[in-house]
Amino acid sequence: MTRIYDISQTIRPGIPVWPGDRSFALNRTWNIEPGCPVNVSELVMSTHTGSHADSRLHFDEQGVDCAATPLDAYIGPATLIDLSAEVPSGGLVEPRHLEGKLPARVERVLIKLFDRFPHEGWDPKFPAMHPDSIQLLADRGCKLIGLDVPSLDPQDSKTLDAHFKVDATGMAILEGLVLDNVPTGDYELIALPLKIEGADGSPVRAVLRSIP
Ligand SMILES: N[C@@H](CC(=O)c1ccccc1NC=O)C(=O)O
Ligand SMILES: [Zn+2]
Ligand SMILES: [Zn+2]
Repeated sequence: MTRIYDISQTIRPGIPVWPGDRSFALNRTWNIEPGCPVNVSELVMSTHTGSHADSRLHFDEQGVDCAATPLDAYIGPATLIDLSAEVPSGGLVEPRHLEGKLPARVERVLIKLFDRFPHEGWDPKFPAMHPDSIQLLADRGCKLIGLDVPSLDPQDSKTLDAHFKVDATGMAILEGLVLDNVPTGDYELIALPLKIEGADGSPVRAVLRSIP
């Protein structure tokens, strides 16, 4: 039997967001009451809330938005590896961390970096990716990288070296995935960004389906 692992954060009031970014709110526009048969709400949120995809527009003014982002990278075989014991807080994933854990060819890689996902707070020292590791993934045929941490680059990065390396190699990006409670190994990933014109990122409902 196939099993579905939900690897999405629950989007909710108080969900941790990038320091200074808009906090999440769900506001009722209409309530069920005499004369009104429905509840309807508006969403207020950053495009980088929770488990999300970055479009190229996030770090390249000429890059495509979410509506124009090709979807093939976001559906298909994915390998989950766990580097949470290898890469320290504030550290970078280096090629030596990946070499022993990766198959020779890999289409999509999900990397667990948090020991336990910080659902209730923001960890400013989250580990991130060395750009050479992005190149190594690209050399092995990788078209999507997914992380549990909120960004490929460290929080204080002004140069976004890993993001730009991803751009140069044509990879897709998922961030803020919840990779606790999923065994390492091979799955089918499904995590589609919403078709929002002008959006530099989009929340996704990310799932891993076990391979029968
Ligand atoms: N690079 C991060 C997000 C990011 O950098 C960010 C997100 C929201 C508000 C400000 C941000 N960066 C500011 O320098 C990401 O890829 O999601
Ligand atoms: Zn992002
Ligand atoms: Zn990013």
